[in-house]
Amino acid sequence: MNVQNTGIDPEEEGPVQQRPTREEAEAAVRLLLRWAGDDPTREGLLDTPGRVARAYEQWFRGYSEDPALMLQRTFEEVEGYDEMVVLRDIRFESYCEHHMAPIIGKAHVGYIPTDRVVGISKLARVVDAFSKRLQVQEKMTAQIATTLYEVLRPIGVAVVVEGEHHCMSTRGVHKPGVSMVTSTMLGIFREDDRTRKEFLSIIGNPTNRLS
Ligand SMILES: Nc1nc2c(ncn2[C@@H]2O[C@H](COP(=O)(O)OP(=O)(O)OP(=O)(O)O)[C@@H](O)[C@H]2O)c(=O)[nH]1
Ligand SMILES: [Zn+2]
Repeated sequence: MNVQNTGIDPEEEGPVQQRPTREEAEAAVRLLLRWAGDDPTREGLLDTPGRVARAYEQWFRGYSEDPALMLQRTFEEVEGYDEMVVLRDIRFESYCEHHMAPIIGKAHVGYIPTDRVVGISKLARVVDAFSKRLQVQEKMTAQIATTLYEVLRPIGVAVVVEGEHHCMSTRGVHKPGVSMVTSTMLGIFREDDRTRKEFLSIIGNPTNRLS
């Protein structure tokens, strides 16, 4: 078991300064309820600002999480295993930073370890920590890959993300069923065609995978 220094600054994209109070957040929800055309003082909406504030704590909990820290514990006793490790179909729920609408989909993460492996749940935790923020999919994909690459220092990292953007399916252009596919390949996955193809064949055809 190993604990290493990440070299990544956890403050790089940390929580904003001067976070408003809970009361201020609830007042903002009441304002939006009025903007939507409803009456925040009617009985059914009285507790809604508090519920929304609590929901925000879940939807945006990634701002208080440090993905690099999640990867600190690694295991060396793997009998020299140095092949690809892939975690596929990791469901995520994120939120588009343009409209604050959900982005729902699956992430597939692969890496080739050097002398240590990480617990597989940690790969899913890293996906969650970056997805529970306001995001653009390209940035989220790159953040997951770069963090794994910089902290684990493996031979390579591959990340493919497929997401349905509710800002596209429930408003605006109204195109349900469209998935956006993004990928970041680092190290040997970027340099070597065969390695990249092996990963892509393990995760299967992305276009059929959203459900
Ligand atoms: N590249 C990228 N675009 C995104 C993502 N999420 C949402 N978008 C797009 O961001 C764009 C924002 O465009 P704007 O023209 O500023 O906003 P808008 O008037 O609401 O655009 P429409 O969605 O076309 O109605 C839209 O085209 C969205 O589809 C993402 O993760 N990556
Ligand atoms: Zn959007």
